[in-house]
Amino acid sequence: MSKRIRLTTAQALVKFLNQQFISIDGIETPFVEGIFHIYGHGNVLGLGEALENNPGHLKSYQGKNEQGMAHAAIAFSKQHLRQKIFGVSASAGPGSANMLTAAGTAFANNIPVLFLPADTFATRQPDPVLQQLEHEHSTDITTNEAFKAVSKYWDRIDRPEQLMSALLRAFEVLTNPATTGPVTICLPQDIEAMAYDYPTSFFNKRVHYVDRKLPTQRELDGAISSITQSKRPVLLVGGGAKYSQARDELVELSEKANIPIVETHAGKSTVAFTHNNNLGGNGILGTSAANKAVMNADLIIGIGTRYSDFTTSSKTLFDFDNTTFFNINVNRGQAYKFDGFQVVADAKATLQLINKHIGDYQSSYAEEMNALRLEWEKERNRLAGIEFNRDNFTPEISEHFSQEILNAYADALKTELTQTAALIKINDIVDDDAIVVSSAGSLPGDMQRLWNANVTNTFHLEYGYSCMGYEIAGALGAKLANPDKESYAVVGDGSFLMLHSEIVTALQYDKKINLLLFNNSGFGCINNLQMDHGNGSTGTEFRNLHNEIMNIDYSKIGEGYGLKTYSVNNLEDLTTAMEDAKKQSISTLIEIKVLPKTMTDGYDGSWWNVGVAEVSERESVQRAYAKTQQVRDNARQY
Ligand SMILES: Cc1ncc(C[n+]2csc(CCOP(=O)(O)OP(=O)(O)O)c2C)c(N)n1
Ligand SMILES: O=C1C[C@@H](O)[C@H](O)[C@@H](O)C1=O
Ligand SMILES: [Mg+2]
Repeated sequence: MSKRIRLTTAQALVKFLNQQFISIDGIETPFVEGIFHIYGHGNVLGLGEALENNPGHLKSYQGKNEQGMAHAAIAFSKQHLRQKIFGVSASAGPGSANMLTAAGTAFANNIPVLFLPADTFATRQPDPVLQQLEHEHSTDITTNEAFKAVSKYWDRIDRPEQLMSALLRAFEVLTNPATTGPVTICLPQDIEAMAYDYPTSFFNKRVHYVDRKLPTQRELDGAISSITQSKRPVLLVGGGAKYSQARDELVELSEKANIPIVETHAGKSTVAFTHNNNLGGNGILGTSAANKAVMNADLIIGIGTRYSDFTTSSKTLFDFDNTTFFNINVNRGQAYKFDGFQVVADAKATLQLINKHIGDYQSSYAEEMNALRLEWEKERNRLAGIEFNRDNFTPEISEHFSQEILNAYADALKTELTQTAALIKINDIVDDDAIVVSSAGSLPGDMQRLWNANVTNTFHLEYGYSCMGYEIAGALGAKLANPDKESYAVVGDGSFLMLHSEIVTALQYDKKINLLLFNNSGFGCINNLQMDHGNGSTGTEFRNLHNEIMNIDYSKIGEGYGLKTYSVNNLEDLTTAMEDAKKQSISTLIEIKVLPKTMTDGYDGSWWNVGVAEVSERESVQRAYAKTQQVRDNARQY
């Protein structure tokens, strides 16, 4: 009989987590950094006991909101390029349900996180327990069934010995770049605390090897011939390229064959913007330069991209009749997109081989890339210099608010600052190696267009789920991953209101984060979307019952938490605050009061397919519907 050790299920889980390692390019590191937790009766006596008494190398952090702490875990893993994770533990019922949104966020972004929701009694003896749902048709369903929809692997441990097969599957999924994402292991509170004689071999050190999958000869030949037959190829860099750390190979190919680079939200900052061939973010929120290149391409080399609607402008950005696709992706399903030539392999390894075999192929771009970049630079400078005036101001998002309404905002918020000018100024001031985190609202659009990321892996956008409330927790996760760098949350007032409680966690554990809070008193981007499609402005501005624009003092809120705070309404004060914030050792909040409608607008190619009302009493909505329908008719259908 093999040697055994008697442990509770939770103790066995903690012991196992300590023994998981990942090996990439010959470098072996522990895979699990620690556990974020909010204890309740469902986990404090099981997992809580195990972590208190024998945590091993696992670090424990007390979260403040389950969604927030799980967002921090996502950001930590994303910033670590998926090579290190956190587990997140919540109590049964509402605590676990609070993590569902974050599991969706991890899923949409393919980020590994180990979700450990507590569950109701497996023995069902004290049925129904507090926070248990009593279904009429089944006693087998708990809140945690909902995680099935947002997990790459889901399991429930109804007996202690099930833990073994569950964890082996879980860690295969978590460490496999083709399938990685959130994994959920539900832990009924009685089973967490129940003991079992586990074979000691289960706790041996396990190394998960992430070998770089090479393309086959057929794939490589096809890739080379796709490129050499094209005249105007474009390298479309997605998150997969960043996670594969393919920067050097992308630069080499781009330089030697003279191929422009464009980036998705997840791919941005794989190659720094300082590189002359980098034309920036593309798609709905793209730069004029990137979109022009893509629209005129005859080959898109999609590297680690899911081709989301924001990347493809809802399948309208490419000249589908004249453009072919060749996709490098570790995930076969992703490589199939747009009937592309499929290379199911690691991005870095594939690009290395392409570079070796491409010969002296040259695209036909000549000076064009430089011209596109210069044109964009000029446009960006224009956006940096936009100044409000009270007489005849035309904001970037024009024809929505009258001068009178804009003046009312200027009065209520006591500001004349425009969002584009503020964001570009911030870009000028932050350290090149600082990490900027954003996810929802109008800011991801401005970031995708305007933010020049000068150092690899400093641009951290969660734009798979675009989950409001990710930003601040995300800045904490990024700080935990890169403790020596400044970490900034670029967050709208709406997102701030939705979720900011991990501020307290950052203060508690002395992890400095900086919040750049853009206060435009409303759900600005949704207001734009609504008004762009012929509607009024109902429900998206922050106005009270008397229709007065609300002016919330966010810097006071930050002060209450113990942050060093600033409130600014002009570029000079913004500069002073940013410089001062850098000198602080505690976390900071800069409230930046900006006027609505002063974010960037779209450039050619940035159309978004959204559900416009087919019938309406409003003529403006009817017109918007007709216009939408026209573009829809020309969009690629699959
Ligand atoms: C959790 C969540 N709820 C709702 C949405 C839909 N949504 C996207 S942006 C937005 C408003 C964002 O407002 P704010 O953060 O102030 O940014 P702004 O657009 O004003 O810059 C809403 C409601 C979302 N993305 N995430
Ligand atoms: O509905 C949305 C509109 C986008 O502009 C925004 O960035 C995103 O957060 C969203 O959910
Ligand atoms: Mg807002």
